[in-house]
Amino acid sequence: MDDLEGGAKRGAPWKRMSKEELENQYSPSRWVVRLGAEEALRTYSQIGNEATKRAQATGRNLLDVPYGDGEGEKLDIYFPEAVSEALPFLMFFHGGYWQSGSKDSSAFMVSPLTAQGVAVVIVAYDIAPKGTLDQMVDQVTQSIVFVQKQYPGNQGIYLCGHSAGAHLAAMMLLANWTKHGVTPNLKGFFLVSGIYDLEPVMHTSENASLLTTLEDAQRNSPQWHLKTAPTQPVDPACRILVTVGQHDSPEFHRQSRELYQTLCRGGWKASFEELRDVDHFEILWNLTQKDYVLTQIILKTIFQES
Ligand SMILES: Nc1ccccc1C(=O)C[C@H](N)C(=O)O
Repeated sequence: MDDLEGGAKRGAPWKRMSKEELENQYSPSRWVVRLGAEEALRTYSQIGNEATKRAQATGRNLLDVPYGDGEGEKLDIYFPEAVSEALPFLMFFHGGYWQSGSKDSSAFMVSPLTAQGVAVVIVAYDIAPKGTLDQMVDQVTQSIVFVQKQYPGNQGIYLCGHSAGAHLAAMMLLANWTKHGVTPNLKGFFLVSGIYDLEPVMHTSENASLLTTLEDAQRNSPQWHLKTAPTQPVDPACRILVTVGQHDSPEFHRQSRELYQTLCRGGWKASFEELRDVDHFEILWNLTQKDYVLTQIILKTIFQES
C-alpha cells in the first residue's frame, strides 16, 4: 500500500472529529489546568511584557533593528555582558495563531540565555490580517539572512518558535537559501508546541481566512513537504528538538510526534520531549527561569554538552 495515502487515512484522526471537537483541540487555552482560559492568556501576556521590560532595562541591546524595508520587519537583539564577535544567536518567533502576539512582549528567554553568553534575537513579523502566511514565512527567512549577514562570525544560529512561531521556524527546514546569497549557520531548532500540518486549522474559527485553499495549507505545512519530498539537512549536525507540553491537546501532541517521526525518517538529528506538567503557555513562559528543564536543554544543546 502507498504509505503516504495509507498514513494520511490512518493517521488523521481530526478528519473524524466534530466541528466542536476540532475547535476544542485547536484552542490551546481550553486545555490549561492551573488557570482559567482567559487568565492563562492574560498571564502569558503579562509575563512576556514584564520579561521584555526587564530585558530592555538591564542589558545591552539593539531595539527595532530593521531586517527589511517593511514597517513590521524589525527585530530586537539582546547581547550577553561579555562582548564577543563569535556569539551563538538564538532567534525567537512568537506564537498567537499568526494573528496575535508581538516581539514587544516575547523576550521570555532573554535573561537566562544572555547570562550564559547567548545573544537572543526576538523577531517581529506581519501578523494577519496585514500579513499572509506566505509573507510571514518570507519575513522569517529574511530575518535569518539578516542576522547571518550582520554577524558572519556567529557561533551558530538557533531558531526557537512557539505555537504558530514554531510553525514558522519549522518552515525554515524547507528554505532555499541559495537565492538569498548566504546560507545561515543554522545549528539547531527548538520547536515548542507547534502546528506543522495546517490542514486541520482550515476548519477552525482560528483560520480567519489565513488559509483559503487546501493548496495554501499544504504549501505552508512543513509536515506535508517533509513527508512528500524530504529535504536533507544542510549541516548534518544540526539538531532539532520537537517539544510539546503534557497538557497540550491530543492534536498538538499528534502534530509534534508526527513531525518528529518524519524528521527522523528524513535523516535529521531530531529529538522529542514531552515536557511534564506544563500547558501550552507555561511551556514557554517558564523560559524566564534558568532552572527550567527547557532552558537547560537549550543551553546544553547550544554548548554541545549532550
Ligand atoms: N495568544 C496566544 C499566544 C501564544 C499561543 C497561542 C495563543 C492563543 O491565543 C491561542 C488561542 N487563541 C487560544 O485561545 O487558545
